[in-house]
Amino acid sequence: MTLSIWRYAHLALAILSSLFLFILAITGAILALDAVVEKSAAHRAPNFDALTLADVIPVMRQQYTEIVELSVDHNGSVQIDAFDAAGNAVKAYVDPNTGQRLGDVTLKHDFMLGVTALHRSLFLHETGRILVGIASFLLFLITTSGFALIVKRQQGIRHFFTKINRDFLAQYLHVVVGRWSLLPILLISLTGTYLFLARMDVFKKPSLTVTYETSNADQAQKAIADFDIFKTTKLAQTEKIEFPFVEDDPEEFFLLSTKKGNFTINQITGDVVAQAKYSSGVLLEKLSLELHTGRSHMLLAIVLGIASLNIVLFIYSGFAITYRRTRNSIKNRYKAEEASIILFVGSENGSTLFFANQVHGQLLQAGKRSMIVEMNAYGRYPKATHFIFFTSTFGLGDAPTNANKFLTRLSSFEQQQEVSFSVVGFGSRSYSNYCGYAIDVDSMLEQQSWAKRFLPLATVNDRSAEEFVGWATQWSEKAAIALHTTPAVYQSQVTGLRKMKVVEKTAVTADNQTFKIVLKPIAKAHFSSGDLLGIFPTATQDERFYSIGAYKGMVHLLVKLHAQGLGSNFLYGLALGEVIPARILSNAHFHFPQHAPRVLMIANGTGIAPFLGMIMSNKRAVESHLYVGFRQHNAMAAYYEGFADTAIGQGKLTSYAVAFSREKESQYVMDLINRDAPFVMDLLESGGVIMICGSLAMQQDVEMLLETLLLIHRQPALANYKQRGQLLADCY
Ligand SMILES: Cc1cc2nc3c(=O)[nH]c(=O)nc-3n(C[C@H](O)[C@H](O)[C@H](O)COP(=O)(O)O)c2cc1C
Repeated sequence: MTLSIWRYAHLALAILSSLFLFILAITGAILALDAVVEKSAAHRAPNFDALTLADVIPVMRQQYTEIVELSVDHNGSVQIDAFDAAGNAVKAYVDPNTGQRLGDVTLKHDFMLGVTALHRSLFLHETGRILVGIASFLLFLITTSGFALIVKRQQGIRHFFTKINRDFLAQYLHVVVGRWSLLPILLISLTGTYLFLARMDVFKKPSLTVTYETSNADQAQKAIADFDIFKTTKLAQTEKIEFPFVEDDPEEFFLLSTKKGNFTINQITGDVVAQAKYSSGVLLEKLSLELHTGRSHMLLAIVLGIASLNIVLFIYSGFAITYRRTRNSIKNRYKAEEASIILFVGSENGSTLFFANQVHGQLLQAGKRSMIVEMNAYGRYPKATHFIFFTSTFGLGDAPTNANKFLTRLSSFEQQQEVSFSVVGFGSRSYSNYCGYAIDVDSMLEQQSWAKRFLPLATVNDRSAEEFVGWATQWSEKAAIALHTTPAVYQSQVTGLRKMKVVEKTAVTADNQTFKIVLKPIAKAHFSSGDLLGIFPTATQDERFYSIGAYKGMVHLLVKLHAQGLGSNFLYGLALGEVIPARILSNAHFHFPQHAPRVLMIANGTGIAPFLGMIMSNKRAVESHLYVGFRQHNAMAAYYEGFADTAIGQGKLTSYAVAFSREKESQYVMDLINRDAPFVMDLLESGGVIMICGSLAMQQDVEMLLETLLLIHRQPALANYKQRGQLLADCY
């Protein structure tokens, strides 16, 4: 709970101020760079720190007949405004030891003046100053909440600088850079806020002026080098000294401004006539300016410049983290009272939710009543047969934020019917409590009377899609519900997106709900029959996969139109010539075998799609047989018969057998295999490969039948052939 308060505060403040902070950070970095450049080009005398005004002013008086003003900037350069012996006006940097001119005073470039104005007031005058001030204060709050979040993440302030386990790059950078930039950014934000308040006159600056009694009696001119105030004032402490307009006139004074205050000095006696000491508020303002700009120390300017750039990095990485957390949203079609498979998710940064969403999409595509629920929303599910828990682990084996109430809720909500459960833990082996929370959840579930273990606890290290596929395969086989076992399906980085153009599409009819769609990749692409095509029916992450039949560089898909089907309706709704983004996922385990002497392809329904491509590409004329099962002898079935005849004529297919389950003589592919049992057994015996594509139920029936036939024919068990790669399946 506390974590989420800090997190939401951190995020809300960042959203509020990011645009301003971005401008301030970029301009701040440019100004810091300018400060560094200025410093390196400064005319600072080597003995600058040792010199006093008593050393410098007499030298200047010798060099220049009339001096208006001498000033010292924050870089230690001494600047004079005077007239020389020839009566020429001189405005230049001078050597404080000799009075020699060192260089002209250059005005700031317009660009830098613009950057400064943008940084101070966003070109919006008073309103801009207020906005900048508020943004500075928000930056202070963001830094503070960020500090709290790091402490929380590192399990205490003692571990603030200990190793950070890398979750993903944006988050890693956010935390690592955050730790090192914390102090400089705190400095920038505090001094920025103070400068704003000071300029708004929030702190009154009472002038502490003291006047001293001085004698008006005629006095002899004291040597300037002997003025006490000049002897005790270092050049480094001086900001400016205005010279008397008329020499020898006791009513004309030296006006000295130092870092501590202003002094009015009698030019005859050297007495301080009046002194205005800066109030602590003004001193603090000056200090804030020094610290905020880093103009007094090059190293500070460099640190502040880097910190400013880091703010830009924070804005980027912060939003990348937020995008990652929020891009996977939960969308449900069924309510808790209707759903039969409930996917519970415990996820801090959204990656676990991504896995759950991928499974959810496939279950819905398979017509299952699937529902995704955050673990903290656990309740009662009267129609549920399966619970699947996907949860990550945080802290020291703790629950992610959206699952931290789950264990309490589990004991409050008892299910009224038996429900099978399976837990998949997401974690990282770099933590000692690897998947600690998933282990807790798994053992607590086991103690529930209504809960029946479906699979042992599965764990996934560092979001490994390969490891996840291990669980998906087991669950899918046991539940007889198809889940993809291609790792790329579970890789959250959607890479390899390409444009595809619709070049052909057939229509569905009353007795045929299957349509064919052919897509042409706009740019050249390499793929084979059996690979998968991932399409994105909605603007969000929802991805749907179809088996590809590859022919002449085109993607051939056979799709059954489902009334509620997200993917099938999307594809059916496409017009000829329309271009869509899609990606091809290699599914190497289901490619046409390179070295098999004979191949038997078994399909039902749309499972025929990859085989059509394989047959058309069978240029080597490998002995190939195609057994298919359809419901009715409709136009589509007639089309395949025509296709098979042509392929047989071309030598690309050896034989074709078809079974119709809903015609007068009801038959399934299993009947075809049974009928040709000696041939099928011989095919396996002679090193041939059987490929199965279509429904998972058909795959299970075929495998059961093959097992029986192998037994009868006294051949090794099916597992042996599977191991040798002689039985390949891609069913759904
Ligand atoms: C601060 C922090 C603490 C973590 N603690 C653990 C832990 O104790 N055990 C573990 O197995 N994984 C731990 N992890 C790793 C996450 O559980 C893992 O990266 C997971 O995939 C994140 O899933 P999510 O994006 O759905 O939250 C931790 C990660 C972070 C960032």
